[in-house]
Parts: sequence; C-alpha cells; structure tokens
Amino acid sequence: MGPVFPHLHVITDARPGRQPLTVVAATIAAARRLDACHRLAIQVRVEDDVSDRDAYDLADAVLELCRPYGVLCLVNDRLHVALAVGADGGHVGAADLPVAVARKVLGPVGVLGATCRDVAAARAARRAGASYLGVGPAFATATKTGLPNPLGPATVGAVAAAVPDTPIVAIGGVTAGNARSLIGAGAAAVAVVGAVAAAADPARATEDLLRAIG
Ligand SMILES: Cc1ncc(COP(=O)(O)OP(=O)(O)O)c(N)n1
Ligand SMILES: Cc1ncsc1CCOP(=O)(O)O
Ligand SMILES: [Mg+2]
Repeated sequence: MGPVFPHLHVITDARPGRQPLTVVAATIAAARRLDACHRLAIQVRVEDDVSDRDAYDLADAVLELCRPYGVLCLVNDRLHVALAVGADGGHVGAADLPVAVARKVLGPVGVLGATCRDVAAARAARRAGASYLGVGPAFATATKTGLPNPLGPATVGAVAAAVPDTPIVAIGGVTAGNARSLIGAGAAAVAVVGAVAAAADPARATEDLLRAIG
C-alpha cells in the first residue's frame, strides 16, 4: 500500500452480460484525469460459480490496467488467484479463509481486507492481521443477497472509532450522493459495485465519486 490508503474502491461486476474490463479501464481513465490514481483501488470480484481460470484471466487483465498507473489491485475471496497474478492483496469475509490464515497466505506485506459489521469483529480482524476493514452494508443494496439490514453511517462510524489505526471501507448502496456521509462518520474510504458498473457512463460516475469523497 502506498502512503495514501485509497479512498475509492471500485469492485468489478463480472455477472453475465457485464463488461468488467471496459468499466475498469474507464474508471482508471477518470482517476488519471483527476490525478487521483493513488486514491483508487480496484477489487476483482467474481460470482462464486465462476471458474478459477476465468477469475485468474480477469484478475490478470485488471492488474495489467492498474500497474502502469499505480492503482492498487485487490482480489476478493480467492487469495490463490491474488498470489498467482501478483496482485497487491485480497479481501475475505465470513465465508472465506479466516483472517489470520489469509494473512499467512498473503504474507506480511500484502494488503488484506476483512469484512466486519461490529466493533468486536473489527478488533478481532485487526488483531488477526487485517490491513483494512470492509464494513457494510452501509445502505440498502441489490448487488448482494442475504445481507443483514443496512448499518447506516452511525454504525460505520462506531466501528471506525473502535479501531482508529485501521482504515474502514464502507460498502453497500454507496453513491456519489451518500458517500460523504460515510466519510464524515469516520470511514477512510467507500467501495462500490453498482454506482460505477451500472452507470451509463462509468468514467463520469467515478469522477463524481472521487469529487464527492473530496
Ligand atoms: C471492501 C469490501 N468490503 C466487504 C466486502 C464483502 O466481502 P464478503 O463479505 O466476503 O462478501 P463477498 O464480496 O465475497 O460476496 C468486499 N468484497 N469488499
Ligand atoms: C459485496 C458486498 N458486501 C456488502 S454490500 C456488497 C455489494 C455492494 O454493491 P453496491 O455498491 O452495488 O451496493
Ligand atoms: Mg467473500
């Protein structure tokens, strides 16, 4: 991780019919226009039924887009894919490898995100070696099913306050219109799928988010 923890994490939508590489290219182009590549991270996220080979091919291609501009590249769930392509790190949640095990797999330097929804889980994940914590759903989202009720900015802020040395990435239903409320509550960053991937103009959506976060 560079000296600045990225403020905006754009997560790929690799569902059938989507164009994740086109979206990532547009996102990076927008960050370049704002001289904000150091503020951007791309997380490669595929559905559970996607083969490792397809996940590898996507991650490899995304990393190729990120590297020339120093954009941080993380891989969701599949740490072997992260290591195989040479990504900067990965993200794990409750159904993935335990955080301490993920830390061993990634090694001491890799950026490791862990999903947390409360103060106790946040403290435990930090102790187990997480570099940052993904906290959500902050707001209602249709992108992932089976989630608990939205936490809202206040709970995101309470988790952030409990682990002041660990960046919080708020996720779930984040838009350019509500991102500032999460940063104001104490999140270091926001993560989005739909706000960029489902936008008519993903580059414009990225610019709007980067400007909103400030
Ligand atoms: C930044 C960030 N926060 C949370 C998540 C969700 O991870 P997880 O709970 O493991 O759910 P899946 O994304 O794997 O479906 C994330 N990916 N990124
Ligand atoms: C993977 C994940 N984990 C919590 S919310 C979420 C989906 C976020 O997608 P969106 O930004 O479209 O609400
Ligand atoms: Mg996961």
